[in-house]
Amino acid sequence: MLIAGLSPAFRLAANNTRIRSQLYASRLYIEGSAVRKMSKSTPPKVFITRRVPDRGPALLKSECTVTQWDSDEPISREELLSKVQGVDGLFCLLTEKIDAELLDAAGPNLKVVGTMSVGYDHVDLVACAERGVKVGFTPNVLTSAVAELTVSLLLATSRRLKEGIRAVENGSWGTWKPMWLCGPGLDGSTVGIIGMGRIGMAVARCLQPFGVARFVYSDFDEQPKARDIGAEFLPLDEVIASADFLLACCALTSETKGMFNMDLFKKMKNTAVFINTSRGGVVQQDDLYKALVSGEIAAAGLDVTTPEPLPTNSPLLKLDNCVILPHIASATHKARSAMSELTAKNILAGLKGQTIPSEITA
Ligand SMILES: O=C(O)C(=O)CO
Repeated sequence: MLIAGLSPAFRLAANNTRIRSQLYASRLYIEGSAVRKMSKSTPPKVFITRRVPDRGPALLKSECTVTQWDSDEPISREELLSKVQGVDGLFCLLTEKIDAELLDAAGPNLKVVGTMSVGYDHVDLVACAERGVKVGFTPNVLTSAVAELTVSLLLATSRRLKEGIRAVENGSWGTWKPMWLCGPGLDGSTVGIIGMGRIGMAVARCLQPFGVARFVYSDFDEQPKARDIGAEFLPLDEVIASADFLLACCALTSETKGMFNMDLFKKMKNTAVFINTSRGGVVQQDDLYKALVSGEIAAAGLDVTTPEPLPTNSPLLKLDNCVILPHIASATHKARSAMSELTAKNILAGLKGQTIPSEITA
């Protein structure tokens, strides 16, 4: 448990008439209060659902009373429902479901939820809007980290690193063999991207120097920025059929849920490699398994699965042509620290009734 009180900076700010009126407007300042009363007013309460990089909690502690789930493991739902009671702000992760039940357990003081993630499929935005609760998320600050990991996974999968490392470790390496552990290279290839948002674009830019011949993509609309790299906006089926590497970079929504199914895998080239760094829910995992075993596609690399963690008896883990990582795409020190800080800034702005730096609405 970590508790922090009202900061000296916050008290100093209350001496300034302009700031005082902002505080007043934002309900951080008790009605009719003067500077004298300010120090007696209760700072907003924020609950943080996990141990996170220090920048976010430190910022929050300078202005709020912070309570934190002091563990690297997730808080149980039951405990969460109890801890959120009466909070003004909630700092959560993608592992917590923010739904009507939780919002009601928090109660009417709750003004803002900040999720330390770019994905927000775990947050019921409509339920938040209905209760006047603002929602902040963390786009941009993790884009390069996720793009980097997507490229790593693509290379690890296509160049068969899992099999290679195993062979070295278990003694089956033998000698140099001309046909052993060959895989497709990026040079001259067609890369298909499903979801050409911030991350899709960043991945394409990272892949450019590898000599990719063609970038093709599918999205709701043409993305003007994609023209900078000459990426072609095509119907989904054309992207799927032409890609040597097919990358899922889309958000999980009702439209994308389970879209990577057998029907889609059958339309891919038998030599194609499928990579998913978005959400496990966009893939029908049983279909992916069958597609990998039957040779509908050549290989798959996943940073996200359903469920997470993937049970160790999952048949996917037995396959040589499937590389699975434990949802680490944004796991650079820089990205995680920036995510923590941005989450805190979103929460502070929401508490003060200011514009939330990265707000997501229904
Ligand atoms: O931010 C997200 O949505 C992730 O999946 C982890 O960084």
